[in-house]
Amino acid sequence: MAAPLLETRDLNMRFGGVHAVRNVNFTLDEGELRCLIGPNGAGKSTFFKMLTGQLQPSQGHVLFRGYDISNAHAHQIARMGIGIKTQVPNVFDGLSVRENIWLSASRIHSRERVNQVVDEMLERIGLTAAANRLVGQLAHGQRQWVELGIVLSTDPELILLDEPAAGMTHEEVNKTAELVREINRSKALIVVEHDMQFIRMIAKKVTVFNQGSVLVEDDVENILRNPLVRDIYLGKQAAAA
Ligand SMILES: Nc1ncnc2c1ncn2[C@@H]1O[C@H](COP(=O)(O)OP(=O)(O)OP(=O)(O)O)[C@@H](O)[C@H]1O
Repeated sequence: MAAPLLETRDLNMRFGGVHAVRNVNFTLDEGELRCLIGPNGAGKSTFFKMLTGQLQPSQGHVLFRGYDISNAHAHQIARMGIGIKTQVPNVFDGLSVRENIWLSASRIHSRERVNQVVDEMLERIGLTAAANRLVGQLAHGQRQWVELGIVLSTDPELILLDEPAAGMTHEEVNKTAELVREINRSKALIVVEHDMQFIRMIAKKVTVFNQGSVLVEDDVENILRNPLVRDIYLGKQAAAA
């Protein structure tokens, strides 16, 4: 059997008295798309931060392509091929869409190739017509796609998306789902999201976090039917909708 792309072994994170992530053993295969769901404070963002080197685990290990990256710095992990799109877009508002993508693409592509890569990326994220607009003037959804383009331009093998559909209109959510499915034709992704409509559009296998631990992992249809998941999470989602 092929080695997993990403693996965590007994991963733990403590913030003083708060045990935010508890003994998480998680495996992601090459090319897989996994969704992480769970109530607020379940530890999803903390888990992501340990995968990208923003936080070093209190205990346990993160392995990427078999290499132990538990204590690696964020820039080393990014260079190894893990990219993250955070909840708050990490974009330059005073630069155009093209300039934002160019800055990212030029880090790994040669001068001869970078303009072509940028044009292809603009097409891929659906922003060719908005290429010369300042990012600060774009709608919320478009800003999110710019950040996705920035992450994709560095050609990571694994892309982490933290609530990519948050605050989007129905139409923007549909387009983002389409984009995520397209990305998954060539890359592995882990997506944290509360929007269950969005999860339904993209998900195959889902991991449910609760109180820092993995509660259950299953295909999306089984997760939606799971009484425990409905009780701790989905019921509350429905009530809040
Ligand atoms: N830097 C920190 N210092 C102290 N406690 C923290 C810190 N970061 C997170 N926590 C705590 O760790 C727990 C897990 O938080 P985390 O943000 O990972 O949850 P989450 O599942 O991402 O929640 P949400 O869905 O609301 O984003 C919470 O109790 C949170 O208050």
